Amino acid sequence: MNISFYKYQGAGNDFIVIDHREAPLKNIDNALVAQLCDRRFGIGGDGLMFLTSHPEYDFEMHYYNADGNVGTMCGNGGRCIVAFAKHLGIIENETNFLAVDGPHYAKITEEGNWVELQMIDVEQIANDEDAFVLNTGSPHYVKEVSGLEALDVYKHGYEIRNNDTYKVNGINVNFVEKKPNHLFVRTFERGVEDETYACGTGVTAVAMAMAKKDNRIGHIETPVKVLGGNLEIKFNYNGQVFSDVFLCGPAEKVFEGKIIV
Ligand SMILES: N[C@H](CCC[C@H](N)C(=O)O)C(=O)O
Repeated sequence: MNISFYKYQGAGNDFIVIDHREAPLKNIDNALVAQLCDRRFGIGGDGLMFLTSHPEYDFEMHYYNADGNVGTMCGNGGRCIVAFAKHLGIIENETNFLAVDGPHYAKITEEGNWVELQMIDVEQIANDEDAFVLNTGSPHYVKEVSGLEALDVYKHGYEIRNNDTYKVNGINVNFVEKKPNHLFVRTFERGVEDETYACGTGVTAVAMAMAKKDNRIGHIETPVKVLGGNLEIKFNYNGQVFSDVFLCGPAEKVFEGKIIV
């Protein structure tokens, strides 16, 4: 059986995307997802998403990490599946869709290449020594460092993700360095178990943690550079709650093909 797949990337976070409205894949098991995401034995991707229909929303997003496990929210994946829904003709430039962490509003600008995705409100930020821990749809650890270009993100990210506190449930580990006009962020992703080129829920968590650390209040826009490009995070912060949170960045179809199963 031939099943159409698409590859999308958002700031270098790359995903296999499948239109599953007619459920072409009968048995979705973790081993198959992991094999499709494998960069040598499969298509390759940081994750895989199925788009299905939903009675109350434009569509539903189902996200799997590259290791084959069902993931929590993926921000860049969310931006990519919005571009995919437009490609399929399900939506035009605005949408309300459902993901694992609830409903999301998104809008597409600049000829379809830039997607602004609303993320969940966040209220709680915990501390782990000098790092911050928060959930922006996925769990994140945020640590400010210097010399981030040269940091061994795999080594340090792996150690934190697998320490006694986080080993069982896992966590995504973000390192951030403040630059004059932006934040530079590198992320070790749970479920990929490696550094990725971008992590949308991660940069959202970083922007919030830095706003809290610097006691900033009001409407805050944070440009972020990641290994795969540029993202921007916008939110309102009243000192307690981060609301009207938007993750903004590119989302691009790069490839399409057939899976033979
Ligand atoms: N790359 C994703 C995060 C995927 C979440 C996953 N790594 C997990 O925690 O299950 C993003 O853009 O937000």
